[in-house]
Amino acid sequence: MKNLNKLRMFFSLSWEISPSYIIFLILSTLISSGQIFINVILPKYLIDELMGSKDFERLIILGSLIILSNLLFALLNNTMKRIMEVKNIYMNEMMNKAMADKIMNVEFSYLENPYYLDLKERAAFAANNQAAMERLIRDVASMLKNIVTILGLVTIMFTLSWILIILLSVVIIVSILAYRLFMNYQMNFFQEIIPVNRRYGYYVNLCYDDKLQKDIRLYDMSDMMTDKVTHYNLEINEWFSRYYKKQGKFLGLYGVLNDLQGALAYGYVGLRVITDKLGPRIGLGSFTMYVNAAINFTKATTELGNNIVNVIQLLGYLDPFMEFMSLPDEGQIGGNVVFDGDVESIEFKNVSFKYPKSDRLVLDNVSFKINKGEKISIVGLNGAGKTTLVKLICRLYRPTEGKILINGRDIFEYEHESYMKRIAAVFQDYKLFNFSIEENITGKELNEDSKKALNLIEEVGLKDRVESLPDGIKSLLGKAYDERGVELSGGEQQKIAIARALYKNSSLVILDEPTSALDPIAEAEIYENFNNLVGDKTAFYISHRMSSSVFCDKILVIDGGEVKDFDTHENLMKKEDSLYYKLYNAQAVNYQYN
Ligand SMILES: Nc1ncnc2c1ncn2[C@@H]1O[C@H](COP(=O)(O)OP(=O)(O)OP(=O)(O)O)[C@@H](O)[C@H]1O
Repeated sequence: MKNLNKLRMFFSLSWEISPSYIIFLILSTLISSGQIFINVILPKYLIDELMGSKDFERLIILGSLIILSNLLFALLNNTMKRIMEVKNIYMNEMMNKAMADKIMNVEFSYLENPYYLDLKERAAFAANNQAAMERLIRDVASMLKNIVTILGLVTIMFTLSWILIILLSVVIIVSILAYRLFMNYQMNFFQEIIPVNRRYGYYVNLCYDDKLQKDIRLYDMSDMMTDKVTHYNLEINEWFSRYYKKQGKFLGLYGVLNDLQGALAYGYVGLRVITDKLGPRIGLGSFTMYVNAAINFTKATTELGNNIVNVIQLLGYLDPFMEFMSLPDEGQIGGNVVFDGDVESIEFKNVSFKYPKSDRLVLDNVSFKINKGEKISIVGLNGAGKTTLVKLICRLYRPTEGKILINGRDIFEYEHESYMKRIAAVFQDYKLFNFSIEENITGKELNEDSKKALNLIEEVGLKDRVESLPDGIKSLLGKAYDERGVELSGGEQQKIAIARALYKNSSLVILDEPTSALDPIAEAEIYENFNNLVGDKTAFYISHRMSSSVFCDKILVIDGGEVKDFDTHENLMKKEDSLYYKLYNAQAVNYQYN
């Protein structure tokens, strides 16, 4: 039942993606069964006619019927095969797209949880490396075809005797059991080899990655890399050599059992032609029909058994995929309250937080409140919990305890899309894409507001640089897929990331180390301009450059996950034993001449 449920879920996903695919699948199944029947039944009449009255006209009609029906079925089968080949590729791509959509929409916390990260890897592995989806669909189609074929052939064979059906069934069952044993071995093999493959893939990708080549050269790591690749390559080869030995033995046994089925069919039906000891004697026409029926029955039954084993095995492969696809989307979490208007206030009420699968409190009973338009600097030592705090505001995680209120309401009561529209953030590990500068800033291919993007480019101090590019704001970032793409410096990229955050029509801006790559002049300009840039938006600003705090209304000092202070720069500088005072002076001292 569990497998049936999985199968149902898989096919409803397939139906959602392409109903015509399922319809064509059933049609192609019926057509290939049809051809088998024609070739089992019609030759009997032709041979009976040849052995009996030899009526020329009837012989011509029967012969033509066999040829024409085969031509027609061959045409239909080939057409269907071509259609299904194209559709299979489409389905595979769409399943991959479904997975990509899921990754982009799933509740974010899953993507930093080791269990779900592994699940994602296994799901992608099953989908891509084993072609499991395509094989599952093909096997289910083949299952349908074989069921229809077997039902028809059993009806024909029953008119001769049930003994042959029993004899064949016994050998078939042995074949299926052997097949199942081998498939189990194969499934375990491919599961066990995943970690080895993953490590091998990791090192191969390191060798390919152009971004790592500087470090590899500078630290003379190429020998170590190739040694690792060779090591895992040899390990994989050993695994596969064991696998192919087992496969050879299995294929040998399988071949013998297949021949035995043929021998039984010819032997039993042949005996019925030459003797009446097992039942009434039959003619040559019937001999052809029954042998054909028995051989096709054997083929269809063995195939059906194999299909069932394959489907069960493939459902096992696809388990991670199904599990991943059924995780809740971000859009599904949160309430229905549409976030209208601006952020008027943000309040942390006794918020504590542990990362998934961790027992350590990263934030401990954090409480503070800020109002609309305030610029807040968050400072603290490495690992204090600053980024975690702003991730919670972005709803990337739920607090373990306590609540975050915006405009007096728990942030999880807001409907997801309208909430996310109100927030813009530049994280330390922000990413730009190989799109145009404009697309990176606006996040859209069409209907972007170019004027606004250009204004922001000017405000973050990138106007001259962008104007000097051959395609201006339309220039592609990076050369990944276009030679005309431009490579920007780290600081220039950071400015684009800031422009992207400011382009968004949000009323809360979060900047986590946004100036770490900027030169001192650019940094000073951003600070001076900061209030201009951010305007009347509420802003959180995380930086280890203490001078940035001076421009903020208040400073939130975090130490070991706790709020140590929450006050203005002036007031905090009066507390000489405070962490803030120490941090500020530790840096200020380096800027004093003599
Ligand atoms: N995804 C995660 N899973 C588990 N622990 C995490 C995760 N992200 C961060 N941590 C841990 O939480 C703690 C706080 O990290 P956080 O990034 O919030 O610190 P931070 O104050 O921003 O540090 P920094 O100044 O170095 O950027 C750290 O000890 C870190 O190891």
